[in-house]
Amino acid sequence: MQVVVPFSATDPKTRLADVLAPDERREFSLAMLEDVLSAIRATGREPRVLTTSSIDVDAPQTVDSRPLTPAVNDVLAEQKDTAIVMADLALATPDTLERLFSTPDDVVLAPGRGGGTNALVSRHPDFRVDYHGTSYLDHLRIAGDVRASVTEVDSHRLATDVDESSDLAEVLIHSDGSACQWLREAGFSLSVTEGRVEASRDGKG
Ligand SMILES: Nc1nc2c(ncn2[C@@H]2O[C@H](COP(=O)(O)OP(=O)(O)OP(=O)(O)O)[C@@H](O)[C@H]2O)c(=O)[nH]1
Ligand SMILES: C[C@H](OP(=O)(O)O)C(=O)O
Repeated sequence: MQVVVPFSATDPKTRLADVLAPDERREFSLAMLEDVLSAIRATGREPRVLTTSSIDVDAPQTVDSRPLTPAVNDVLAEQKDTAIVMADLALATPDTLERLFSTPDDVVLAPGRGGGTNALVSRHPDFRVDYHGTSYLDHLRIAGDVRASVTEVDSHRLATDVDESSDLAEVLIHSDGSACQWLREAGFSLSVTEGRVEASRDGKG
């Protein structure tokens, strides 16, 4: 099975712009990518990064500047036994990824909170992706259209993609990898405001 990690290199994580400057978003995205690549490697597989432009990373990379969906669909068309794991899964562990990779079905989906598809395995030659919006529901429909059998992997860690500032607390709580270290060095820590846990910067709630 090939394992491919899509990565947006140019202006990543725009939904974190309220708390991170453009350079910081790039650095933090690369730290999350490192965590995801390490977790995949620890399952015994060698990941390949599918990036919008060339990046400094210790892994094979393919540059494809097209939007996510056509870039991933070309990968699926090349080889039917493929896993796609998003680069913003800072909580991913080897165990959770192994559960995804070793679930035997034509299509295995790890949904994200909010309806996205954070990771998937396709072993069906005709399955294709349609990312953004409620892509999880779209992927169930597409699998049905090509008569592929589907299993969902129910995992808090794989469901937690880091998109918005409220997701940063999850990284500080559940990870000790590069992304967590990057946040701590940038001055983020956990705080509790009116009973709600948040990641706040330099002690500012
Ligand atoms: N190769 C490739 N990867 C992408 C592209 N857009 C997003 N990604 C990656 O796909 C995953 C999910 O990305 P999103 O959270 O939807 O988008 P994002 O650009 O990281 O963040 P936002 O700007 O906040 O939407 C992450 O691993 C991104 O790095 C793209 O156009 N091409
Ligand atoms: C790629 C996209 O990610 P989201 O925009 O949901 O974070 C999706 O999962 O369809």
